[in-house]
Amino acid sequence: MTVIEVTELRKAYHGTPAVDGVSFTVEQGETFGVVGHNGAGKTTTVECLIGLRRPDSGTVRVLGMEPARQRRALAQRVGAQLQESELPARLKVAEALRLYAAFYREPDDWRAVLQRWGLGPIRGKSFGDLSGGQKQRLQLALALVGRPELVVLDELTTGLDPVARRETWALIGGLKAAGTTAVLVTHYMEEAEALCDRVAVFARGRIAAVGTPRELAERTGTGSLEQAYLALVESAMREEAR
Ligand SMILES: Nc1ncnc2c1ncn2[C@@H]1O[C@H](COP(=O)(O)OP(=O)(O)OP(=O)(O)O)[C@@H](O)[C@H]1O
Repeated sequence: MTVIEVTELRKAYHGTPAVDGVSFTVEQGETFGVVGHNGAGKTTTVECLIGLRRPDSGTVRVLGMEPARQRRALAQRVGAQLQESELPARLKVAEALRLYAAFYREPDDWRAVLQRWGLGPIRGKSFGDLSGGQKQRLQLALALVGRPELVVLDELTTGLDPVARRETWALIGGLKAAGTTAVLVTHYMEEAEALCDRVAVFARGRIAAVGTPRELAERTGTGSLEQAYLALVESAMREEAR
């Protein structure tokens, strides 16, 4: 089953294209990576997937719905962790999880989520007093407490220490084993290689290439996703300079 279908998506800010004709599909159970240089259009694209932004043109279908029109219905089935999302400073970790769980029709047991994500020891801490990594971890737990069919994770492990990053990878691996579809925006090629079935390389508002990490390495005649990424982005930049 196709969970995400994006066709010729375009979105401009004040007349400048941020996403300029992007098409891709994501199948159920896939972990789909979105990588690309700063300003390549990744966040704008994922914001269109969850209905936070309305496309200028093109179509976006997520779980058979049109996100810009059916944002509320979609929110019951999609969990999202976005860059720099904030919570009220005084809200405590356990309260946040309980509150989010109440929003969903069939949530996970929020106490179990608290333990699974290693938040037990800081359950009584206020959001405003958490470290960057702790905030990140809480945001992830909040994205998952509704037992979503699809999770959209923008810069999942940015700011996490190496141990926390590996732990997060293991938890994402667990999601995959449970059949949850995931879209993962990341700047870490090692992370995309470890977690993603397929990766889309964004450059200048378009997709320069999409495929498994191995396919991308083969297609570019390089030995790794990181080298493939550099080759693809450099070539897109060279075209722009022409
Ligand atoms: N709200 C906005 N208003 C105006 N321009 C915006 C807005 N949001 C994004 N842009 C511009 O659109 C382009 C794409 O931004 P976007 O955030 O989608 O890129 P990104 O690939 O997620 O980048 P990064 O890796 O830096 O997070 C950039 O040039 C950015 O400056």
